[in-house]
Amino acid sequence: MEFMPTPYYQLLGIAVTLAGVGMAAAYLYYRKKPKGCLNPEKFIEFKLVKKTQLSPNTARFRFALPTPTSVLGLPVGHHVFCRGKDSEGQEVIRPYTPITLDSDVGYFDLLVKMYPSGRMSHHFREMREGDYLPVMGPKGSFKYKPGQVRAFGMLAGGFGINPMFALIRAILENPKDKTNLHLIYACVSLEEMSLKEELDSFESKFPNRLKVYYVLEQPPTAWNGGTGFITKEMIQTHCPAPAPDIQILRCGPPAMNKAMEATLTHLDTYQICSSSSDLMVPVKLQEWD
Ligand SMILES: Cc1cc2nc3c(=O)[nH]c(=O)nc-3n(C[C@H](O)[C@H](O)[C@H](O)COP(=O)(O)OP(=O)(O)OC[C@H]3O[C@@H](n4cnc5c(N)ncnc54)[C@H](O)[C@@H]3O)c2cc1C
Repeated sequence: MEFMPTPYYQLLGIAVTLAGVGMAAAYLYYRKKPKGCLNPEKFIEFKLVKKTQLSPNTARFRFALPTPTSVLGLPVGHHVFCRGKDSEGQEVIRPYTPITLDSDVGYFDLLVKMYPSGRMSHHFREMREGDYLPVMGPKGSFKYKPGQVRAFGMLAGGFGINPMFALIRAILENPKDKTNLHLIYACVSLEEMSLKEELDSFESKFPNRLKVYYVLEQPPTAWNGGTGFITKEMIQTHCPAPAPDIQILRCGPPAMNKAMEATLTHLDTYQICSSSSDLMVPVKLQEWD
């Protein structure tokens, strides 16, 4: 059989086809996985487009991303560093956890509690729509894969609800994710309890997947939730029973985190994986006492 050399135009045709297939694959890949807008080494400025006061010391800040189809690119449960100036004009940097997900395109939201003498609180209090906030991230080491556990028990205090809320949304809005969620959410007062409406609405939409137990230090007269701080009994009643495929997450202000660690250590039924810089800490449940 005689060898027939491939004509030049045939080779060119093959090369053009292969290049086209490659470009189409790259386009589909990047369209499927849009690039985030954050840089873990560098502050990037985002414009404040809406500030909604939710209570005298809490506000929701919406920042625009560069284009209406941009995504922030923050893994669920991670946080960012925000830079501002305190009342003396000194630079201050603090971590915050967006409550939006990458399914929210074109913007991201921070829910911020502003303390009367807080340094970064001063910056947020003074921010007006149209101002820019320097943000750096993603930061954090919390890892979540759908189906990683059968159920999460979640202990949230104050602003600690923010990463929990993002995780709850990520799970319930993913039809392929069947994880069950048991949240105990503690605050000083009802007025300070952010995201309650959103959580109530998720609970009625997913009654078999999400259970929320609210705890208030200063409850109103008619109150059917818990009172005081989160206790061992509340955890035992409202969190899933210990099993290898159950994980407890805790997240809150330093005082609550310390108290939870003491309670859980005292119970001697938990393995605590602590990390000082991370807000969301997985606590592995072994068995009830
Ligand atoms: C990983 C991580 C994520 C966070 N995400 C959020 C978030 O999404 N939203 C949010 O609002 N905060 C969040 N925080 C807390 C936030 O980073 C700041 O600590 C908080 O905003 C106070 O900063 P500040 O500079 O205003 O107060 P500072 O100047 O540091 O403190 C001044 C005073 O404010 C009061 N104060 C400060 N922090 C607390 C507190 N936690 N509890 C009680 N009193 C306090 C105290 O009186 C304190 O003496 C997060 C913290 C971490 C570690």
